[in-house]
Amino acid sequence: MEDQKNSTNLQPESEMEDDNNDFTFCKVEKDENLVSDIDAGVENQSIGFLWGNKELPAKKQETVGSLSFNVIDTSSSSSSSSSSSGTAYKLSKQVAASADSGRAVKVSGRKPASRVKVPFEKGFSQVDWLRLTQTHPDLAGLNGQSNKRLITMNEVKLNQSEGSMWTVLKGRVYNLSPYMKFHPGGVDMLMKAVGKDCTALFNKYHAWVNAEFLLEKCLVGTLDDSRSRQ
Ligand code: HEM
Repeated sequence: MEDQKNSTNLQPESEMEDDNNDFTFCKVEKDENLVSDIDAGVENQSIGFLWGNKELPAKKQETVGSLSFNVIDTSSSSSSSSSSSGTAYKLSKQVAASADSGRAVKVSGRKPASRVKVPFEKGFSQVDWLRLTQTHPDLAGLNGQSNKRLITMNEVKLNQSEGSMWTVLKGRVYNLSPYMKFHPGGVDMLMKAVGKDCTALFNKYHAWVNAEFLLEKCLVGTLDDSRSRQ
């Protein structure tokens, strides 16, 4: 802390008032990882939280260490900080992003849907799943029935047991049972879809996922929404 103050005093006052010098300097040192961290949701945290983070990768602290002092010393709110490198690192991230986009750093209050990928068990990767879809004769559990038939919501609700866990996604009925252990979001998450229409949940977490392709062989039928509305 004393060191920080000393380094502040070494600067002429005219320079300390000019934030732009430091922004230019930060831009030169910009690290791609820093910006992607912000994109991943760090910007949504309060600045106080950022300053409290002490478990930062040693490598990154070193990279931005000296230039960050300039950022702190010219910031009006820096006096409350006692962590030099941690604070410096986080501030540098914000300044780098700000310099990059040419606008002020915005701390938004929107919370992203939590996205926790569950490590897959051996033999349950997405590649393993694709292989299974090409080799298994009846993943949907049709037993010779057509997958073109109309299915009511009531029937979907009845299929919630092992081997036959149905869901509705975008108007189609799928048997999720064989996909359970392959789901990158985990079994618990996918269980929330069983016996109901999971379209909203699906879109909340990953609207970009191509389920039509992934679950093609699990298709049981089409939702008969005319009858389920009665
Ligand atoms: C119904 C069919 C579903 C399929 C085919 C499916 C497929 C996938 C795939 C391929 C991923 C990896 C996405 C990526 O790497 O970007 C994933 C991740 C995930 N899924 Fe699903 N999912 C389904 C339903 C759901 C539902 C209903 C939920 C929530 C209740 C859910 C929650 C998640 C979460 C939390 C992750 C991990 C984080 C992420 O990558 O977004 N999924 N899912």
